Amino acid sequence: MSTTVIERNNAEKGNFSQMKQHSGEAAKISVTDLNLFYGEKQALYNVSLGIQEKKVTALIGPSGCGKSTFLRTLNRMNDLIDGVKITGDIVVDSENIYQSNDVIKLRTKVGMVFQKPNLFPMSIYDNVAYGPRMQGIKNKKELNKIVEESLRGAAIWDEVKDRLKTSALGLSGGQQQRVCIARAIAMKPEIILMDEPTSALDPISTLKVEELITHMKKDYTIVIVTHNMQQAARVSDKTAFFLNGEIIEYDETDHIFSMPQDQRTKDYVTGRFG
Ligand SMILES: Nc1ncnc2c1ncn2[C@@H]1O[C@H](COP(=O)(O)OP(=O)(O)OP(=O)(O)O)[C@@H](O)[C@H]1O
Repeated sequence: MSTTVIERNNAEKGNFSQMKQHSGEAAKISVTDLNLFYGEKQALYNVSLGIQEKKVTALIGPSGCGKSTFLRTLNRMNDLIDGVKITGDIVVDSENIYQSNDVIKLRTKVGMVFQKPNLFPMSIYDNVAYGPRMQGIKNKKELNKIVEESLRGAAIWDEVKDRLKTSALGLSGGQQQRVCIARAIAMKPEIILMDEPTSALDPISTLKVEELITHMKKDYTIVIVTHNMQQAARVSDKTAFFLNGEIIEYDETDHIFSMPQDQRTKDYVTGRFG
């Protein structure tokens, strides 16, 4: 298995940092020289990394460093914001996503779970069936199967199977977040983006969602933004450390936490700033 080491000259800060990419393993998503501007303001600088299939990749870094912005580039959610300009390439399974016009297809393949549960004011069943129905699936049996499989996949079936027709908004925050994950799964995505999915949850619900993420990686490629270092260490295989819109270091999670190569990574993961 070959390992490519990309060295980047960080001229602005007058230093040199190394970013490892394990190119021998399958990259589901390849990002090359990605820059993103909100109007005049640049939020991402020459971001390059390969995200591996059926692994969990954590994005960490202090507030405002560009983690969510980067995450949203992976399913073109930033397209919805006025004045955004993006340069560089993002290739998902050999397709350059910014050269394709089929954003709906992309968002079916690359699902998303947000910071706060954002269920619709409708029943649990209808929330999960919403996407498949929009895709044209009308057959009741088929929908029942998708709803059950998705709720099982999100480890919430047993808790809701007797109340599928009741309002999803009557569930606890932690249950709602798992129904959001079920709603994402119902679209049969290959990649799931999670933007601080447990930040609004209590410790027990957080643990459940973390267990779920660990379980889900056998079927999905997961990219998660988190402010919680323990969470990144617990759930992820690879970790990218962002600072001021750049990737400072990207490596196996164990390495990032136990032997970071860059002093700034070390300072961040040991809690010296952030
Ligand atoms: N819609 C927007 N318009 C203009 N600037 C934005 C917009 N969204 C984010 N930014 C700016 O881009 C930079 C990166 O923001 P982003 O939300 O990606 O950071 P983050 O690392 O996810 O932060 P946090 O951890 O606080 O969520 C920040 O300076 C932010 O103010």
